[in-house]
Amino acid sequence: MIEITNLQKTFGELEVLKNISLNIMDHEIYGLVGKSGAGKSTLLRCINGLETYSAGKLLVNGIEIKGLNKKELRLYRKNIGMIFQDFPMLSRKTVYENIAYPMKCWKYGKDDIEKRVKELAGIVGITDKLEQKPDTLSGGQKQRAAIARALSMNPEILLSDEATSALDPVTTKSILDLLKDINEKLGITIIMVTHQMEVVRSVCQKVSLLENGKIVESGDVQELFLKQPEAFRRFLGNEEITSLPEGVNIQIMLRKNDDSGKILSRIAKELQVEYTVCGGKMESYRGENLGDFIINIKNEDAPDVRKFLNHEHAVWHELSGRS
Ligand SMILES: Nc1ncnc2c1ncn2[C@@H]1O[C@H](COP(=O)(O)OP(=O)(O)OP(=O)(O)O)[C@@H](O)[C@H]1O
Repeated sequence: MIEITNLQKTFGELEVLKNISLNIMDHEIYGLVGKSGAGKSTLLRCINGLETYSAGKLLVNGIEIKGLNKKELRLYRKNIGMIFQDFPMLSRKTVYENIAYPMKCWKYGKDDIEKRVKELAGIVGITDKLEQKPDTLSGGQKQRAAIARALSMNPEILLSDEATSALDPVTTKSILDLLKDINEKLGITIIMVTHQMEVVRSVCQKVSLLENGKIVESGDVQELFLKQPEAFRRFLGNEEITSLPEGVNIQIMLRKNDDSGKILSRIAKELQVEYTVCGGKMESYRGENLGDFIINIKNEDAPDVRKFLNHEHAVWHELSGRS
């Protein structure tokens, strides 16, 4: 478990992390999202022991990272794999040698290395690429090789810093599926730094949203989608719904496994209210479909509709349109 309490980090005068507190449970996939410069990578580097922090606590499996000496830190970092946006590889070495590199540094035997490299190549699906040089691989294949290398020391934690940002949508999906698979099969805790909401939707169970070095929202991804707190809406760009029609505009969230899908027809039938659907979408959250509809109603119908939605325990938000 990773327990972060009131973590602070400064670079000179610049406060980059301001009282960050969050817990990441074992085997979880946890997203850290936010705009460029929010402090996501710095937080990841603190977790990895690559940066020290100015104040606060950062405990991994009960051990304070700041208190580790050089040797302990090296051992600690052995337990953490890391992947990046630009999948850095040793270009003169083969894919096999790249994956084997951390094990070689830790003086593993040749046979053990060979067994592990082949096993990892099988897991990430690049068995036929082992003798090639990284430059001859596609971006997705390079990231697969980088994931294999990051897993070579059998880490409990995998840190991913924008690992899919440089990939096209289809390759992104295949890498995200792979990470989800690794999390499920190997039980590895994964922390995903990203600015792409799609990454969070597809794989993360929990997420923290950082703005300007502070956590402004944290929680279960599906719950945050339903509640859409203001900072989350801002990040999703939902506050930018422009030119909504006159009258009252209501966003009704559609949850899984309930009757929320019938709510529109019930508004028409039971309240005899006419509405226009002026927006809506369905999206997959770790394979579960969640969505919303935006309806426009007349001002005079609004009190009845609000009352009805509350009575039905619907999750809804009134949208203020901007024209
Ligand atoms: N080594 C450093 N020295 C000084 N300032 C730094 C250093 N590393 C990061 N910063 C500053 O800290 C702030 C947060 O940077 P960080 O890279 O953590 O943000 P981020 O959310 O990961 O951004 P991005 O999505 O663009 O990678 C930025 O203002 C950045 O300029």
